[in-house]
Amino acid sequence: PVFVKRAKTARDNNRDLGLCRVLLAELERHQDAWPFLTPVSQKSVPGYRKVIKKPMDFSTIREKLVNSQYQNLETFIIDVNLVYDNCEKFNEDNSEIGRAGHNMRKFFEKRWTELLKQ
Ligand SMILES: Cc1ncccc1N[C@@H]1CCC[C@@H]1S(C)(=O)=O
Repeated sequence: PVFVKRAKTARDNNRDLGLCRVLLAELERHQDAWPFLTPVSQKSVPGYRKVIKKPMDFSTIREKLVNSQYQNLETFIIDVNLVYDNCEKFNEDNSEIGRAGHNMRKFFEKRWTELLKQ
């Protein structure tokens, strides 16, 4: 009968660690990555520490990946998106850093959907 539940098929997560490595390498070498390569220097950026509760950057993500601190693809994607959300919160859209953040988010969305779809 139509109401019989179809068993949920879990996706194959065996390639996810490799995926995170590939994605992070592409983010790090993107020409608009420069604002996000290292932690925002909270000394030389007034107000950052107060406004941004969870700072994140590509070198910190790299460190966590190398130390097996990501449980799964989801927790990795959460940290990458944190970089972009922090950027949007602190920077004007119409600024060098603001635009770089939007470009990097667009690039990331495109690449992980491409890599997960194939
Ligand atoms: C991502 C961000 N968001 C708000 C303020 C500053 C920054 N980045 C700066 C711009 C270039 C590098 C420095 S940094 C990363 O050395 O602070």
